[in-house]
Amino acid sequence: MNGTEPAIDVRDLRKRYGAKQAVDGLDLTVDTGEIVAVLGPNGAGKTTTIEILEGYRRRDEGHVRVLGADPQHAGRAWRSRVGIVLQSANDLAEATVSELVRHFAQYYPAPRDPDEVIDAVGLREKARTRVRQLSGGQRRRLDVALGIVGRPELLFLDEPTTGFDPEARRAFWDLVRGLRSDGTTILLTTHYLEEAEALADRVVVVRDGRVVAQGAPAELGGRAARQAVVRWSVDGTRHEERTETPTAVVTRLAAATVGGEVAGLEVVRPTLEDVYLELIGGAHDDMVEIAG
Ligand SMILES: Nc1ncnc2c1ncn2[C@@H]1O[C@H](COP(=O)(O)OP(=O)(O)OP(=O)(O)O)[C@@H](O)[C@H]1O
Repeated sequence: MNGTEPAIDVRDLRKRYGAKQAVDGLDLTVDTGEIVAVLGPNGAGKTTTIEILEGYRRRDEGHVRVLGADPQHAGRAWRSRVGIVLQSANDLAEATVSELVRHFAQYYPAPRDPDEVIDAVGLREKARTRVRQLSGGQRRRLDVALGIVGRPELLFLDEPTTGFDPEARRAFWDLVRGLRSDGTTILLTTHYLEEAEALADRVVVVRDGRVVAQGAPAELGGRAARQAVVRWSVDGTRHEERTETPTAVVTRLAAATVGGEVAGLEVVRPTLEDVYLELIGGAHDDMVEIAG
């Protein structure tokens, strides 16, 4: 692998389950050291895509390179460079947290210190607790510990903070930022817009198995989607204007208002969530039809 090759390079990926085209011409590039968040409604094809990139699912068509190899044919050495957060180690429920993290560390050539990893995910108090006695959120933190103990170059996180309380989520974000400063490349899926905003260098929105938009969290959707809305009242009637120059609009309004105080004045910028919902608009048509 040469230094300029992206960590992940996907072109025209396709995967069908029976009649369902789950992934339908998806393109994705993730550069080394980048954190990319994949967003999309339920059933958009996010997990299918990640499983193909992890080498756990075969694709029907498309070009896929992950750390310079095709995951479908990559061997043990490749696998040791990739961190995967599995959905929960049920069959190992009798082991303690500490035993399990130590056990997984053995599989890697240059693992992180298991105790440091347990600390980093906030499970120090639970190190001697059996896995089956952990809460759902604690189990998920253990999954994260097992994903990072091998010191992966590339980490896949599929909805990593589902079930976390707000404090645990903040602590997890700090952990991910620490991994980034160690140079780890991270691809994560999430349904939490604020998580994408807090962590991602780039957000990729997937709908119906393909990418419908991508960009830095503050730039997603382009200028039009990012326009501010100025709202005000005149004699009890609300008015609004979409604009890229809200200061100029407010100045104009103030100049035209007796006393200079504009009634009911608001300047609102769309949040990432507003832009996202606009981008996936209509993705839930099926649900609406069933409900109606
Ligand atoms: N093993 C499977 N067999 C048949 N259909 C599947 C299978 N796995 C996923 N699908 C279907 O493929 C589509 C994409 O599913 P996928 O799990 O990739 O979506 P997702 O974006 O990860 O959704 P979520 O946000 O709910 O996790 C869905 O319509 C799903 O029902």
